[in-house]
Amino acid sequence: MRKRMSQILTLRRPDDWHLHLRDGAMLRAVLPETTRHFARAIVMPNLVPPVVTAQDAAAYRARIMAAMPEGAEFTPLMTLYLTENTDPEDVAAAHASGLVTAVKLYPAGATTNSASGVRDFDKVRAVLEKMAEIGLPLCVHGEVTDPSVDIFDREAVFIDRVLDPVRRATPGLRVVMEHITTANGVDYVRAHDRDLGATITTHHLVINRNHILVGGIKPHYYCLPVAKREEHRLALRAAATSGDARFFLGTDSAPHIDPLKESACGCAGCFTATNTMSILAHVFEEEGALAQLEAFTSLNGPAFYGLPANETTLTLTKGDPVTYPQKIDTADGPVTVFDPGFPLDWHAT
Ligand SMILES: NC(=O)N[C@@H](CC(=O)O)C(=O)O
Ligand SMILES: [Zn+2]
Ligand SMILES: [Zn+2]
Repeated sequence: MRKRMSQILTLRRPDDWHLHLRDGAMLRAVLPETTRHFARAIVMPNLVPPVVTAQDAAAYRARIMAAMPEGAEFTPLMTLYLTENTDPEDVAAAHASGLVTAVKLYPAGATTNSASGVRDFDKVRAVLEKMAEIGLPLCVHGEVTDPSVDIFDREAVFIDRVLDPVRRATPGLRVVMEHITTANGVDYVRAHDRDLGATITTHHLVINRNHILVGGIKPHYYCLPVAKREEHRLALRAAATSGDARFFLGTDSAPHIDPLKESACGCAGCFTATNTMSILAHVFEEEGALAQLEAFTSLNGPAFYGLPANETTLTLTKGDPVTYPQKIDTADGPVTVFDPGFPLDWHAT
């Protein structure tokens, strides 16, 4: 048997433009899973209570730094959780001091810990205008919460009913459509050259809605926005692997302990920090697009945020099957690592 030539790929070190690190014991357990491969991450502010003010963000950042594994070189990029009471001047000061990199918009009730989010968009108008003026990006969880809208349509309806009107009303506002899950999201981004980008998760490149529901309900594949039909997964793959600078990686790695996922009312979120880079290498190879992987994970995101790409690198080597833990232990209970459903053979070091 001929020995397969090992393939090696060296990338600028990747960043994660949408990550949940949580707090306390969970933070300490999951942070090393990200710092192992990533240099920076946009850290989501949906703690309980949420990270609303500059002061909250500074305190959260300090807790993340205190939990940093030894030797890790990792920069958390902090965000503020937009509420109807957010003070535009507090946001501007947090941006000017370099403390925050983005503001996060959750429509109230759309997802995990979003109860303090926005109901009436007129109430955040002054903040959005200030953000447009100072060039501070708005990261958006793009789903309507109208109970009459089918859950599989909530992203597409959000684009028409909320996102497009808000963008038209606020010229210059820079927006990241977070974790897009539909061809509608891909098309909307492609149709707008300026001030618009989108993150795509690892898991939405791998699963469609069948993975959640066929053969028994799979709580570890349930996240929000929920995975859609296969045609949408294929549109996301095409966008991610295209090299188009408007699309970049945001894993949305969102840990919940198993008892909260494997429940009669399970939490939304897939935990992908551990094996994301191996999965992405597999997906990009399948698409014949390994040459575009660096753009997606390491170049497009920094360019959108006006930050330099990382000088350090990550090496991906194809070889024997990659082993990784099925669960990460935390003092609060185990967190199941996302199972892509196929063996991984790209090692990240
Ligand atoms: N994606 C998810 O399903 N869950 C996220 C929230 C979010 O990003 O919407 C979480 O915080 O658990
Ligand atoms: Zn979200
Ligand atoms: Zn998220």
